[in-house]
Amino acid sequence: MIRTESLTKRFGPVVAVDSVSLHVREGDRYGFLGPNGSGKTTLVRMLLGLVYPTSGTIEVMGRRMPARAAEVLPEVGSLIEGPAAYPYLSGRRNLSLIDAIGSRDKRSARRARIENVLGQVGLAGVDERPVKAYSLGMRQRLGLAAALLREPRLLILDEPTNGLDPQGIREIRDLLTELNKAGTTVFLSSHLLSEVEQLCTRVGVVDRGKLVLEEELTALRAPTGRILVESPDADKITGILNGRLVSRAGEHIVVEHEDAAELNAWLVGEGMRIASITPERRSLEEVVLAATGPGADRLDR
Ligand SMILES: Nc1ncnc2c1ncn2[C@@H]1O[C@H](COP(=O)(O)OP(=O)(O)OP(=O)(O)O)[C@@H](O)[C@H]1O
Repeated sequence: MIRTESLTKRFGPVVAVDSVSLHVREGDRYGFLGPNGSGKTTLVRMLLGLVYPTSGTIEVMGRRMPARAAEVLPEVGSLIEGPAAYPYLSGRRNLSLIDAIGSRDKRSARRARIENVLGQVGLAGVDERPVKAYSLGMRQRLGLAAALLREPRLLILDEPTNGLDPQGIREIRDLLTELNKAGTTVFLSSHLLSEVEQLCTRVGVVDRGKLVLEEELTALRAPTGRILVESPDADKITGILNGRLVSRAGEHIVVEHEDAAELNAWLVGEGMRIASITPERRSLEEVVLAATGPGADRLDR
């Protein structure tokens, strides 16, 4: 869906995007993760033909950007920092102006489409107040509604949950998951580890303009070969583990073992009571820190 090769953007002496080769496949929910100032917005703008690369290439849906922008952009829904709107008009009116561009549909069909996207982003009941009176979160939702008007195959979103409260973040997450299940590929940038961890299937990590990691989330979070056991019989368990014990804190034990079910059966067979047992997995935070080094503590959880 998106492929860049050695994509680079310099602003004078600043290398904002540094030889990035990333690959977003059809059906992905791709999280482009990096701290503030790491080049995410610049890359998103390049994908949409709003900033010209210094060097390297971009393909969106198999076509070169920005050369084929006129064909590509009608199939892409996008939301970039500070979505633009006419401040003195209502959200509905703004959407209806955007929707009217190039549309030959009847007024009633257009009106239904606008109500539908307003509902999707949680603005169904919005009144006629002008956009200048909207909160940041409402503007963000309106921007997303505009991105959905053409039922795009690909959504490119720059920090889509910026300015939203936890409830709003969850609603947008649910909406993006739903759209993705219905076939839309989602590419979003974020500086929030937890957001990417909860929403995405694939992650690209950018640090100071460079892509330092690109992987499926399930692969990144594969079991580590250790099992976490919680038991009121922790004392007895540590006594019978024979060198397989990694660490212990109170009732919590870490055991070197590949198979939680097998370990559980054995411990129960030995008469141990097990409160919980689960394979250990690295968190995305640990993976990202390992890939980026100390600078990544600038990433927000
Ligand atoms: N038009 C510009 N002129 C000069 N420098 C720029 C320009 N746009 C971005 N930069 C610089 O490029 C670097 C990357 O910026 P960018 O906005 O792409 O990062 P970001 O990861 O999106 O950050 P944020 O999350 O804060 O938006 C920064 O050092 C920024 O100052």
